Amino acid sequence: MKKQDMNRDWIATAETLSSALPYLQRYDGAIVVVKLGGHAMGSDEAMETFARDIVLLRQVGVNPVIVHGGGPMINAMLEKLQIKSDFVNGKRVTDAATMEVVEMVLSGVVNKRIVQAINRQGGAGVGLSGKDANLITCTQADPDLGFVGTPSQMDPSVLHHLFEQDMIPVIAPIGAGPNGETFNINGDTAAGAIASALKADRLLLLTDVSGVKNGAGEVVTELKAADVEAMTRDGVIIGGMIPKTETALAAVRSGVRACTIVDGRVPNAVLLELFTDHGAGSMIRP
Ligand SMILES: Nc1ncnc2c1ncn2[C@@H]1O[C@H](COP(=O)(O)OP(=O)(O)O)[C@@H](O)[C@H]1O
Ligand SMILES: CC(=O)N[C@@H](CCC(=O)OP(=O)(O)O)C(=O)O
Repeated sequence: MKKQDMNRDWIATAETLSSALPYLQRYDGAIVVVKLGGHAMGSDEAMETFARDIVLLRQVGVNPVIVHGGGPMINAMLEKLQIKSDFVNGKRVTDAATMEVVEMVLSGVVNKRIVQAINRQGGAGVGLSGKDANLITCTQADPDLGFVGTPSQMDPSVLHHLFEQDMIPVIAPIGAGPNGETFNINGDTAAGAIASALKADRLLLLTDVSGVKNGAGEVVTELKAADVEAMTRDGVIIGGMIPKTETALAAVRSGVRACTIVDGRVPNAVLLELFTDHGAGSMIRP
């Protein structure tokens, strides 16, 4: 490389670093909850980039918490086992047989894939579900949905212990019921409950669209409660976007400083959202 090119590269790097500095100071010690949706979990390469970003966050003093989904992976396993599955307003109707598959896929395959990716990047990922150390206790959300849970009691102390040890929690959205039941929690709902219990600084919901779209298909970069309510009423926010916007609103109302719905397919989506002025996706405000 020519000396002139090297200088240019060096100047670009220095500019990038100095523009990131105020953000690094702002996020030092911050708790950032990142929900990685099943649709946003791409190739091994995309998972590697995601894991590298998360490990970098930890290295610069942020406490990242990963909460994951895995809807498409559950669908694939249910199909293999020839178990039919339906969704109502973005939530899976979950009978006892479905619940077993959900727990196997989420706490097993999906959780460990993320943990392993983080560890391969030099982090210390620890896989949990809401059952571990009583992190999430649930009640039944709606009898028509079967074993779908609504978080009713949270004990995030295990997460604080992991932060102290420089570890990165990776959480499957499964909860325990008061009578020994196992509940399936929508990934967005679980992420919101964890962010609220931790009084997180940021909640990022990573998905497979560039943000919340209006009736004309354009991404709305900032939404208030009234916008979400109107867009849901008008059938513009449907399916899997319903639990996301519900979660985002509940989180900011309960003290999480900001919540953004972000396109997880974009390389370095987490870093772009946290460390640039323009951010990415749709920010939800109370
Ligand atoms: N108004 C909207 N704007 C953007 N996406 C929407 C909207 N309404 C519904 N969706 C759907 O929500 C999906 C994201 O939810 P979901 O499939 O549950 O993703 P994830 O697996 O990331 O949780 C998008 O792929 C899109 O099809
Ligand atoms: C109750 C409910 O719907 N649970 C979800 C849990 C996984 C999830 O939320 O996955 P995504 O984030 O990839 O959509 C399900 O069974 O699919």
